[in-house]
Amino acid sequence: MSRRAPEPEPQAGSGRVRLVVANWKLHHTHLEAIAFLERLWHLLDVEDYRRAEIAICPAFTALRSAQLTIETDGMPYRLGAQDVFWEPSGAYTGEVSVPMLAKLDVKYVIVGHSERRRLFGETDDVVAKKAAAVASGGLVPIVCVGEVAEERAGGTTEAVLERQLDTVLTTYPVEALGELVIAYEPVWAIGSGTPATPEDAEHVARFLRDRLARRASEAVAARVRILYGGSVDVGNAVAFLAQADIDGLLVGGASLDPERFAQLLGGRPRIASTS
Ligand SMILES: O=C[C@H](O)COP(=O)(O)O
Repeated sequence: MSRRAPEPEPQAGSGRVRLVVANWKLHHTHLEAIAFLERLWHLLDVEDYRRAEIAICPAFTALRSAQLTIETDGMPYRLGAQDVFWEPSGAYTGEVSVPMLAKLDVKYVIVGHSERRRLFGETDDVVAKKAAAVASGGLVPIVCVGEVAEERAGGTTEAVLERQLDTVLTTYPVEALGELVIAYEPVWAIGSGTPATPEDAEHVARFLRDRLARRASEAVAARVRILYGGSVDVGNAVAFLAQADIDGLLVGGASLDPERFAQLLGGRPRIASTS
């Protein structure tokens, strides 16, 4: 089915375009990815695409199939990867590089997801290297930051976020700063069914934007998109998107099923009702 979808519109107040990202993690084969995309394309209205840019981040093995499906049907979905290595090529068995992703029309790359940090030992420095490599290669990193439950209980959330963000900013190409996407994902909220409150998430998003203003510039802070992630679902998406400094969502579990994800994107009450 071929039809034309409109470009997503900037939000009235901020001028930033909302971004909703599906992070499939270790789910969906390439065949399942094709079926998902065809179903989502069937479920969403043309008007749904005005409200937000939609990015799908499948496993590496599904990127090529997703690219062809999106291209063949003229779907308005952006393609994202869940990780990347910072070197463009070389003797790095098992790794995937930014130029390889670029050839697949990948626009976004998630870096520093808490699962990469916790399960695969990624440090702030590693995350910073990946983010810089993505931006230098002309792609857009979605840099994940967030505190674990103990840090939250100990009152060190802001210090943790500051450290994670500042490390990235230290080596990030200045000319690409405005395109940067930051995802605030409190680690205790991921997959737990207990999201942050929209007010708490907004407080953190504001904190991150203020930090960007101090470390980069007001202009950069006004352009950078800040997403919330952690147990986002149909029932709470609108409340997060209604916050002034939250420009989108990073969705895990609720992005795996096309019906559920479509409802989150366009379901009632619709995202449009927040602006
Ligand atoms: O990248 C997505 C986040 O880790 C959130 O996952 P979740 O929506 O399953 O809580």
